[in-house]
Amino acid sequence: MKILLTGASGQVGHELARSLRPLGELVAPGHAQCDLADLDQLRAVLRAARPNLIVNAAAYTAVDRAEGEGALAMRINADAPALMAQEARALGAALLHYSTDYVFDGSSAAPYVETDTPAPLNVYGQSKLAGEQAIAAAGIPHLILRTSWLYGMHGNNFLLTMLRLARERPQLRIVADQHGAPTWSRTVADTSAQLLGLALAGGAPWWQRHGGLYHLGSQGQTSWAGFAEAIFAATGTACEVIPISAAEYGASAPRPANSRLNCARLMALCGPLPHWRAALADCLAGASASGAVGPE
Ligand SMILES: NC(=O)C1=CN([C@@H]2O[C@H](COP(=O)(O)OP(=O)(O)OC[C@H]3O[C@@H](n4cnc5c(N)ncnc54)[C@H](OP(=O)(O)O)[C@@H]3O)[C@@H](O)[C@H]2O)C=CC1
Ligand SMILES: Cc1cn([C@H]2C[C@H](O)[C@@H](COP(=O)(O)OP(=O)(O)O[C@H]3O[C@@H](C)C(=O)[C@@H](O)[C@H]3O)O2)c(=O)[nH]c1=O
Ligand SMILES: [Mg+2]
Repeated sequence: MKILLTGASGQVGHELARSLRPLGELVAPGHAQCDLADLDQLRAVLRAARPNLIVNAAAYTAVDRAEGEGALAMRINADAPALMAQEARALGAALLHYSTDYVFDGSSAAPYVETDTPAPLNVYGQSKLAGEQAIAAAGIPHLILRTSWLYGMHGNNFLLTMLRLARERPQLRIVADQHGAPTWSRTVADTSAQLLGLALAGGAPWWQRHGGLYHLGSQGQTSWAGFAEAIFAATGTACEVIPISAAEYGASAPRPANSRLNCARLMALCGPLPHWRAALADCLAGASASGAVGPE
């Protein structure tokens, strides 16, 4: 089993580089060796490596910047995954890909299920939806895992942003009218490895029966302001959270008010996913044991 992993320097990819290792031989070309914006280079890398499984954790994830870089976001988030699917078909390989809560417009009152109709509000969400659709149309064994509000001690994310800003300011104005489940990147990577373990044991019949689209996020829900408060409480950080509306914050990309994902389909296969507060505590406990965070 040869696995090709993209995006190994990102939040999820960093965790996958560890969690996928027991499953086979892992090759993880970086951005410079395998640029998803360069489709000729991507094709050449895939043809040279001849993996049995492609795990695509690379993406264009700068949500606000994407509003002004639509063509680049589409190439990386849609055209590159489409090419991966095409090459996977030629190689007889499977493809594991990630997508986002931002494919939805957030107007539903309930957590979203996989069969709900996507209607992205922003360019990033549009590009991610186009990537999903290209993979689903390719007729290859695949998994598309939609997750939300990722954080961890590695990479660019809301947890690290809050800890940094709290060192600079006594108060932070944080959006309180967008709701979702903060998800630890390690939860995504470990659950991905668990699913792939089942797939490798089950072979083609497993992919036919269980392949496709899954929602994968923490259980429970909060707002960004609630998440910030939990981060400060858990780390003993003295910073006041002032709840504001998304309209007051005025980000360039609109974001869904409801980002909640119903993960029942995945939990039926893999067992319960952690509550977001429990996962946050686990993440911070590991960081504090390593001296990365803690009260000053
Ligand atoms: N972050 C989040 O909150 C959420 C993310 N997702 C999805 O989860 C997946 C993983 O996201 P996450 O780990 O947060 O992403 P990160 O932004 O942390 O990392 C992105 C990775 O992609 C690489 N990358 C970016 N552009 C290119 C390129 N042109 N060619 C090759 N590699 C590239 C980066 O490498 P380098 O840094 O070297 O450029 C990095 O390794 C993505 O599909 C994302 O859409 C879904 C929901 C929430
Ligand atoms: C830094 C900051 C952000 N915010 C708000 C803006 C926004 O509504 C919300 C989150 O902002 P961020 O830019 O950290 O997060 P954002 O880039 O929107 O995060 C998204 O990333 C992509 C990749 C996804 O797929 C999504 O699931 C989601 O995690 O918090 C504040 O209210 N105050 C602040 O000081
Ligand atoms: Mg962001």
